[in-house]
Amino acid sequence: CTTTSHDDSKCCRIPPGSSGFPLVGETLAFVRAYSGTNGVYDFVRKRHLKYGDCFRTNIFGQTHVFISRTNVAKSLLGSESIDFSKRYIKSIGELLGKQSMLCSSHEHHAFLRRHISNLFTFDSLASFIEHFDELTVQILKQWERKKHVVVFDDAMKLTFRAICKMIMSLNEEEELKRLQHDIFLITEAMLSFPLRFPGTRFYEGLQARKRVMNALREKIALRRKGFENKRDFLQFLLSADQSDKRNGELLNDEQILDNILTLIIAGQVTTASAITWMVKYLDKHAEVQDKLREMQMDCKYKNSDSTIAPGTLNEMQYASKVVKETLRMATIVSWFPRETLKDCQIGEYQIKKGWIINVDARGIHYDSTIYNDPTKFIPSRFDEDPKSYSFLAFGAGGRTCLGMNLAKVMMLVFLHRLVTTYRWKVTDKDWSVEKWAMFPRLRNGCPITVYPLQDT
Ligand code: HEM
Repeated sequence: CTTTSHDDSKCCRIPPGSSGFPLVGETLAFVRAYSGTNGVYDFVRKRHLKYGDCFRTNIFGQTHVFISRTNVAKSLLGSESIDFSKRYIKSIGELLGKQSMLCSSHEHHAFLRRHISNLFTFDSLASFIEHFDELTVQILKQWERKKHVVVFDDAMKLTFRAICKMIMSLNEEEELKRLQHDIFLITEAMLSFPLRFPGTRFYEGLQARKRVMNALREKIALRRKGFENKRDFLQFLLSADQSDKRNGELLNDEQILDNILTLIIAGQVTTASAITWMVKYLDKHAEVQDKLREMQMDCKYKNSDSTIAPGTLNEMQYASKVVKETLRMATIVSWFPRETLKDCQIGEYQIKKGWIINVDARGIHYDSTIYNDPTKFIPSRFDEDPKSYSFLAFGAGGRTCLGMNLAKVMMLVFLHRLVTTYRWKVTDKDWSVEKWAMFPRLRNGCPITVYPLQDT
């Protein structure tokens, strides 16, 4: 048994680790890792090496336990046990909004998730694929002229535009630029100190949130007056709002607004980072890139004038394994925090009410008893399905990533178009990651030079 209510504390001990210095605990080491180019996970990795797959630390006055065991992942995430609740940083909650699904409590979360997941139907995914493919082809065409490209910058533009189009049919260039800049300010503010005076990152983030909310409110007003009628997520949420007033279970405007912002923020940087890592790994592993290109060239959608049909993606099996292996190695969300609501026992350890248990997904993805040669990029390892709870790129259980299929589609379509159009060379081989980033991403954004296939 991995998580049980704790009724006999004598039988077990607390996890190994250090509480650090009085008052500050190990906060300074944590902050140092965040502001370093190895990334914040370095803090966890070092302690994992020292203490093993379950250790305790103290950060910002709070006891944290990091654990990289699949059976614990299963019992904590699998059933979203009522003994644990999702933990989030208060300032992030303020930037995303009280109604954001990412920060909501257990019951409220179930209500929001039920509504929002209705948006991710097969039909909406199918029309998304077509649009994303067109956008990708457009952006890759520009690369031919530019020759030198920073992958992350264009991946951010691509994922942002695709998600905004799907949610609210945004196409207008100026409006997109303004919104992308404001979303950037909000994301930047997420890990800053919550100081609320002009000039601080947090303040600028809050101001940007106000502008985004105002713009979205105007959009809703136009839709309600019937001036705009589109087939997108926003329209769906509003029409459900109109037609189904009887069961009293509808999303109000604040819930719609906060969750539109949440979807953009949860989807843009994560997917853009994953795309960037994919380009980087494939540059390093020419044999994988060559094999992949050969397979994708056989695909009938190798010409940019025929759009990829949804069913075809299922046929891109090796490409799907490249996507999975990228997600395993990059582990964009390194750990999942959950707050313990009562004393309990995890494995052989005693856990106290109020402690934060972090399921260490990256630790699981790099565990050599689960994945052979875990530091090597080997897509064919996914010829067989991974063992239960050993692939956690999108989390698991009741909080599994809602945009999982969307993200996979974006990565697959991008990959297909890239390898059937260009060869590329990464021009700056540095593997440092961005300081203070919410998700691990390459600091240099992965600059490449591209060579059109017809020239090589
Ligand atoms: C490669 C890209 C992505 C990765 C690696 C990723 C990863 C994750 C992970 C690990 C979680 C669960 C966190 C936890 O349990 O604490 C999550 C949640 C979530 N993701 Fe993603 N995500 C990606 C793309 C997207 C996209 C494209 C969208 C939507 C446009 C999205 C929307 C969400 C939402 C709404 C949640 C919260 C779900 C809930 O709490 O019920 N994600 N994501």
